[in-house]
Amino acid sequence: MHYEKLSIPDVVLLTPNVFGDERGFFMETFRQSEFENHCGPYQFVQDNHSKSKQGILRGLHYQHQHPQGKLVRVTRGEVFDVAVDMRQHSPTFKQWVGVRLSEKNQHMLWVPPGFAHGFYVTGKEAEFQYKCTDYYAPADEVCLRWNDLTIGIEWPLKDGAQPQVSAKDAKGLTFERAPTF
Ligand SMILES: Cc1cn([C@H]2C[C@H](O)[C@@H](COP(=O)(O)OP(=O)(O)O[C@H]3O[C@H](C)C(=O)[C@H](O)[C@H]3O)O2)c(=O)[nH]c1=O
Repeated sequence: MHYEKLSIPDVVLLTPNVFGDERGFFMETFRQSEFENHCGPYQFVQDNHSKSKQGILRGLHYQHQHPQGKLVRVTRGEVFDVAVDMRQHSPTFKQWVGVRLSEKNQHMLWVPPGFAHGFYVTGKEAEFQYKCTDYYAPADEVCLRWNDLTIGIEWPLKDGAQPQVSAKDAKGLTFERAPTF
């Protein structure tokens, strides 16, 4: 597995070693010891799996009192995945980083606790699977507006069209109103 710190150094891109043969492929997708060395002493307690159609945008979400670290990957299709630093004492506070995760590149992204997270489906569809360092706490969830002007995420929207978001995400908070860490 290759680990690469991105422009927000606590956000790490993981690239697994893929072993292909005439049957298909094999890859290790997680090793606790390696992960701790490169990303920190985190343990995962919940796995999630969602499927989304092209043009869907999920997020930006985070839990405030029970923040979740997320190790995310795409097992079918492609997404543009974004993490926003919501930690007010961080040198990269308010900054965002985005990467394309796909079935093809097999990339994974470590999004630490303290970040808002979301993704936009750039392929025909996307199956999104991820590990979380804390349990789902719906009452604790915060939704940051995907197109907040302060953060200014440059989503690769298809033909500049508006993404399809849930009713909840359409009512996301502006950055000024969103709680920070
Ligand atoms: C997140 C979650 C949801 N649910 C239930 C609640 C709803 O009945 C249904 C859909 O939930 P929601 O619309 O919040 O799902 P997403 O929009 O994919 O939310 C996720 O999207 C962004 C990208 C994230 O980073 C978070 O992991 C998460 O907030 O699943 C659960 O039962 N457990 C869970 O952990």
